[in-house]
Amino acid sequence: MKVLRNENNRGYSPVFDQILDPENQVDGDYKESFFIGIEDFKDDPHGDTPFYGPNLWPDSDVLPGWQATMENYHQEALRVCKTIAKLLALALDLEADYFDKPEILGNPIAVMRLVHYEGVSDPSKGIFGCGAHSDFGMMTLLGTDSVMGLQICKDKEAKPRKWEYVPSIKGAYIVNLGDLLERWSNGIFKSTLHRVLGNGQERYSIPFFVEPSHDCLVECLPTCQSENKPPKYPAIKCSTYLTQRYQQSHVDLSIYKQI
Ligand SMILES: O=C(O)CCC(=O)C(=O)O
Ligand SMILES: [Fe+2]
Repeated sequence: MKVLRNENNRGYSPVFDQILDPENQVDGDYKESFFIGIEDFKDDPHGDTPFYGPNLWPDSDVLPGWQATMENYHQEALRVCKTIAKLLALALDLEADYFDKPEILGNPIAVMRLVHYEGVSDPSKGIFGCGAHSDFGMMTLLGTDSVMGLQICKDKEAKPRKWEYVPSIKGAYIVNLGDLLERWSNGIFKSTLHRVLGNGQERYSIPFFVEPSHDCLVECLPTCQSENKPPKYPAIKCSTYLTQRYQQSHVDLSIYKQI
């Protein structure tokens, strides 16, 4: 298939391509999706930016105008996320534009994913639309349709976990905080643990994942540590962290070459 997901994580990702909670899932996620990211190469002198690269587009006679619509949505979603980042900065006692630096959201990794679910989930059998996880990066701007499916667990340490449905509100987005933000903020912001259950109806969602630049060193922010509260997490380069998380949760691309 011309647009099958490639090594830059662009294009079509089939059902079971990802498994987000292998401990509790028997199969992969019952979802198919399409990844669209940033193409810009201007800050890539060494080619060491695996999350930038050309997008894969279906032929324009198959879906006329689709590429322009998606590019426009990507641009606008990023603008919204940069505004939310200002609120996050203020909440952490940082200057409002703290995250606008070139190494952070000046050159972000921003991956938009168009997701389609079908089928009926059954947690007792380990079948999920999308297994329990928290998103990897800084924040996710999540657009959903009106079909219920998304659940969050407010207390990540609780055993057993208590899951609550998130109602979809027409015209509103859901914002999930990610694991890189939890690390940066030394746990002041907790990433949102969530999963998706299928109820037999088709369901569509558009998560827009925002991460800093490839080279950004994500280390405890100055305002989030003190003598009594030392950094809980070691510093890590954004691209190293994301690459690990993508590889751990996706099947190896070589399996598609054997088909
Ligand atoms: O479909 C949803 O509502 C959530 C999707 C999601 O959590 C993800 O793709 O990371
Ligand atoms: Fe997610």
